[in-house]
Amino acid sequence: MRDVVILGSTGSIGTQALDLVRANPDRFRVVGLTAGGGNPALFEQQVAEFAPAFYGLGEDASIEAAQRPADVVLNGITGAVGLRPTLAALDAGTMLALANKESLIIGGPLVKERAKPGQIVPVDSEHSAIAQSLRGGSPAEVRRLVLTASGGPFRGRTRDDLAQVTPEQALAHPNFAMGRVITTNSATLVNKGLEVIEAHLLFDIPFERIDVVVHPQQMIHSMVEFIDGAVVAQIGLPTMLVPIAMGMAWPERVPNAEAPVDWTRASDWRFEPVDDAAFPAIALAREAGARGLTAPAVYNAANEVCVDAFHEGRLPFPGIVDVIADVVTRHDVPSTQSLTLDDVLAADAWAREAAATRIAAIAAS
Ligand SMILES: NC(=O)C1=CN([C@@H]2O[C@H](COP(=O)(O)OP(=O)(O)OC[C@H]3O[C@@H](n4cnc5c(N)ncnc54)[C@H](OP(=O)(O)O)[C@@H]3O)[C@@H](O)[C@H]2O)C=CC1
Ligand SMILES: CC(=O)[C@@H](O)[C@H](O)COP(=O)(O)O
Ligand SMILES: [Mn+2]
Repeated sequence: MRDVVILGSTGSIGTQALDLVRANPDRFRVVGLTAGGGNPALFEQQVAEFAPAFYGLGEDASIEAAQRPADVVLNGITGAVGLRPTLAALDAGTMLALANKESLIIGGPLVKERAKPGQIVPVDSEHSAIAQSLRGGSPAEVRRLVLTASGGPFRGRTRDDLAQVTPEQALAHPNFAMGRVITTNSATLVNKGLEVIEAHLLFDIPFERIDVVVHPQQMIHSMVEFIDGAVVAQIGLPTMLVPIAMGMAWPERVPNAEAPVDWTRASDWRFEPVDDAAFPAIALAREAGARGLTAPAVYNAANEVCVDAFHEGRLPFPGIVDVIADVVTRHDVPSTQSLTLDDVLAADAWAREAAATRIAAIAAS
């Protein structure tokens, strides 16, 4: 039996985690639940159903929940606000099933130095796929990581086409039902940019050995190329049930977490290169990741502000990555070898302010 704390229980990741708990009452027990307060009726219902020892709303409640005795903390919060709960779980010595990629990306070395070997289990589907593909192997055998990308709802469009797209269109992800921020990030390919940084941090592979290939069907969740030329991929239906189940049960697999692929049905799987001219977000993330320290936090914070502005009709879709580029370019990475939480929070705050100023200037022009 695993005692599980679920942060962000009302979201896409959180509700699917609770579905897995419901389906596996002998395997998982919910001991903590937190959410942001945007859906109080659902949260109340979850608390009534799972009767966790601790529950609460907001960042402080999530930090406290992450410090409680448990076997695993699943961080399913969206955005940079997930950083302190991630650090709290790591400091408590609890296994961290990490969906909240932002906390690792913005915390970078700060998060890594707080984590014991194997303490972070990636839940992001691509990174779960890579972790599964690497099991039992030696890091020296790895030549490249290959992240798959859906290409988002605007795959195949030119930069000019993108000027008129609407928030409703951006939220029509081809395969996954996810929260608003990550779905928008999939449309801009910021999600894949963040995931390149996430892969670099999780697996200690240099950026030049992390590739991205567009695979619209998302049946291959990512791959590892080994030094002998062999490629190991993790394949499955495009849902989050296996990655979440693996996150909560690692290193075990949860029987029947998801239906297997039906190989009796004819299907075509396509692969194509990323169109970096129409979607510059990945190249920009590589630059921010290579600069390191506070640069990824700036990339992420500017993006969070831009996503809100796009959905509120204050910024056209291509403006999202334009503003991120402007803010990241103007950011001075501190001249320090190490990173503190204050450095990250200061960079995050600076980037939010800089992005808001730039968005207002664009709107006024
Ligand atoms: N959904 C998916 O399939 C995937 C998601 N991820 C990652 O997982 C994370 C969650 O994504 P997703 O589930 O889609 O997002 P959602 O927007 O669906 O859910 C976010 C959750 O975070 C909660 N939350 C927001 N702010 C706070 C806060 N200050 N304190 C505590 N809880 C808060 C929300 O609560 P409420 O709404 O009740 O206020 C909600 O429960 C993101 O980092 C995303 O990138 C990664 C891979 C796949
Ligand atoms: C399910 C998951 O992990 C998401 O990050 C998803 O992969 C988004 O896919 P794209 O960003 O490739 O559209
Ligand atoms: Mn992903």
